[in-house]
Amino acid sequence: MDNSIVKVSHLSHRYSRDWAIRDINLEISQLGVLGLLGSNGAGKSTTMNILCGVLSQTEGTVQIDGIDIRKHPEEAKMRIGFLPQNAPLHLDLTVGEYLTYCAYLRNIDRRQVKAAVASAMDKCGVAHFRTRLIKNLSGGYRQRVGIAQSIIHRPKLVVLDEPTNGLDPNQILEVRKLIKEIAAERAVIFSSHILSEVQATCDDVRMIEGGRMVFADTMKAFNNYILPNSLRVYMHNPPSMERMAAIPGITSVELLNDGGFRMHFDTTSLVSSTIIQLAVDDNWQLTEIMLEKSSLDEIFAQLSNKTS
Ligand SMILES: Nc1ncnc2c1ncn2[C@@H]1O[C@H](COP(=O)(O)OP(=O)(O)OP(=O)(O)O)[C@@H](O)[C@H]1O
Repeated sequence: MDNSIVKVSHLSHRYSRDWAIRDINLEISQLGVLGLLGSNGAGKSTTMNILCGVLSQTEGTVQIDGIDIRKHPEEAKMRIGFLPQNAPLHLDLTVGEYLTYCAYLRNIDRRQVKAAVASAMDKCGVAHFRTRLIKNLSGGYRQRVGIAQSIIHRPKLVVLDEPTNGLDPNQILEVRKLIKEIAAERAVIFSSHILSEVQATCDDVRMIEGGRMVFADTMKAFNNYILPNSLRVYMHNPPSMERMAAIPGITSVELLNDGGFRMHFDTTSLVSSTIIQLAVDDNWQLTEIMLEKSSLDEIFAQLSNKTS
């Protein structure tokens, strides 16, 4: 039996002539946080809007808990909570009033509204602000209220669009913690264009670039994939480029504008200790050696090339 919480198959969408997303496949059948990573314009919002039933796809299918969102939108949407990038808050309502309003919008039985509001407020740590106007809350607490509205109807899937954007470092840590707590009971999809945000929060990662899925695996596999594979090396008495290129594990060497060298290595070898040892033995007068981290743009480029 298919027990997927979300199943997206061959999803493609075009707004006009060009495809915004093409052949996106995604399946979630367990709790936890899945990160949707991609640069601006990659296709994250298009994918999430289709997933939440806000946009109707050109091709492909989306099933939420086995229900086709196009054929049975109301039933499918009952199982989804959504926090868009700009949280749909009513600033002149109190936290309690706003969440009560959301509970009614979500068609929660009148007799259960009070309990549903209390439970969402407790879960998101905003119960003590029940009577405070939303406009008088800090950014972090507003975001908590936004998350509370997304879980008020106890959905199986929660979709959060860049939920930590614009928060200060402490608020980011608190919201990340809350997201992980929420994900203990339901599947969460979390989109971001910030790699470290996804690394800190997600169990699995899907990367979209140019409308195509370029990576789909666990966060651990992703972190292994993006291990550095180049070193920057500075020496007062460098050997020839040929000598450097002949170091076991080094695949190529470039001369940098600042007089240093970039040495590419195959990721399996422990080449830095070899370089240090050779520098001592042959008096290269090593002054600096550092691993270069790939930027997100470079990772996107690497992954895109790999899949094209
Ligand atoms: N309403 C629209 N009409 C036409 N083109 C659109 C529309 N919305 C998005 N696009 C295009 O579709 C592509 C994917 O955009 P989308 O908003 O899904 O990307 P994104 O990854 O969410 O980016 P961002 O982080 O900037 O929101 C882009 O080329 C964008 O210009």
